[in-house]
Amino acid sequence: MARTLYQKLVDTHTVAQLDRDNVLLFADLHLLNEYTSPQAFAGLDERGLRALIPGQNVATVSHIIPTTPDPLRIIRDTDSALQASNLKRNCDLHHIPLFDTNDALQGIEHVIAPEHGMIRPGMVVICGDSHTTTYGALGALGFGIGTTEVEHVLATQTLVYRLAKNMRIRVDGKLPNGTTAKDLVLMIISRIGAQGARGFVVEFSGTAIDALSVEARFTLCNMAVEAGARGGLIAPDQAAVDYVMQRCPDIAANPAWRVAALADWQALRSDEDAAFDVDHVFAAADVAPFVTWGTSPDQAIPISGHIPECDQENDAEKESTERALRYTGLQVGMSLEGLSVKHVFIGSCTNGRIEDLRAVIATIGDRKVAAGVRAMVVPGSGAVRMQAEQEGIAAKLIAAGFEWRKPGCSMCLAMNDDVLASGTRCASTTNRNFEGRQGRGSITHLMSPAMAAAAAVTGTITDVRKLEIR
Ligand SMILES: CC(C)[C@H](C(=O)O)[C@@H](O)C(=O)O
Ligand code: SF4
Repeated sequence: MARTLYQKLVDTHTVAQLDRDNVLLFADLHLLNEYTSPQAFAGLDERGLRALIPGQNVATVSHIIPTTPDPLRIIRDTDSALQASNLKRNCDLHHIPLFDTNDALQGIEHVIAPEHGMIRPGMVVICGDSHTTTYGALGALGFGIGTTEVEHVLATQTLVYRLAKNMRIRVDGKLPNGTTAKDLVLMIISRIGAQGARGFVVEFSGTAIDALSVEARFTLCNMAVEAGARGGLIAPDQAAVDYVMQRCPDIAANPAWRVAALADWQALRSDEDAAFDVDHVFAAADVAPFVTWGTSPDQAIPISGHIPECDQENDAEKESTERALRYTGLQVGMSLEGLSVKHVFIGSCTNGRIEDLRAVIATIGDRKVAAGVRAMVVPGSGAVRMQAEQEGIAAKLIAAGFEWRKPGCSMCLAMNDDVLASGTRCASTTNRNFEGRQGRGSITHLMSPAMAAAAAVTGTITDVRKLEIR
């Protein structure tokens, strides 16, 4: 029977079919962070269990780590410090490799795992974090789980997994100048809704997807979860294979392994006549720089657009729109262009990679951060940070007035000291604009790195296409 890429990934990892809707799924890799693992380890301790296959687990400190220049990266908040020291203790006890606070390569899990060659096409990757969907960019099935499930995966390297339905999102054509994968995904989410892919694993395909760099594909699959998807996949092509081979020298250098890997990876695509439960088609030409106006990632409009009237007949939608607008201090009919921002945040597992930082530099040219604006760049990992320093990106950012920080989640969700003051409006390259996400009362506008860079140098939300190149 013809199968989708998703079905193939599930089939190769099914240990047992539990019932019609559930399988026991094997995890090739389980990623852990300090935030969703403590109770899971405590649960194992209570039962006298140890991680079953420690080498197929990797941990990092990401959410609570300070990003200030302090080389020791000392965590002052006692609860957070305890989370980090617990993770260290637990990883030592269970022999799980850890990117600890003082590790030069530490970073956000979804940035470090691919860059170290840990993610390869055909894998199942699980993590107690919703943005694990990122790995679909390499043809790996990644998804987030809760802390009780983390315990189960540690103990058995498997998970009771409810099967998802198949959705295909096809995007053909060429993304217009000044637009990126971030704009594309914001457009898709604004069209299908924050719950539009709920219960589905989405496969992205089409000529516009083929043309995306691997890092741009990470951005796209990372945000699939913001449409409610349980996974986002892209069939691995030559670009994905090259990306992985460059990071897996042991496979690349061993002829037998390389041939076997390439044969496996080539089969990782949906069969011609595979059936999808839902199909969506979008034109790349319709993408413009997108910016969110509300408190849900689907409340996004093109920069040239206006905040839309909601469906007046739908009480729930009316109430949530009114609430969102009250929170963001905006009104129906308003344009976002020219709206002043006091803060700019560039980073996160969505847009904290080297290509994102290159886009920032290309946008700002010789401009400086506008007076009265605080702009912060937080690379997604130590490796990204080092590369940006080698390429001269860091020096340019600092000269332009940006704060150049150490890696971590930082102001994506403000679990460390990088917290916005109430009422502060922020242009942000992150993935969630929920109420209070970047600090109580803070207002988040999601956008691409180039758009955030344009906001930093102008002090207002600006159409990057109108910014003269210099
Ligand atoms: C803290 C963690 C559980 C959470 C997630 O699952 O996504 C966080 O990373 C986020 O982005 O909101
Ligand atoms: S960067 Fe943001 S979205 Fe990504 S894992 Fe950290 S908190 Fe979650």
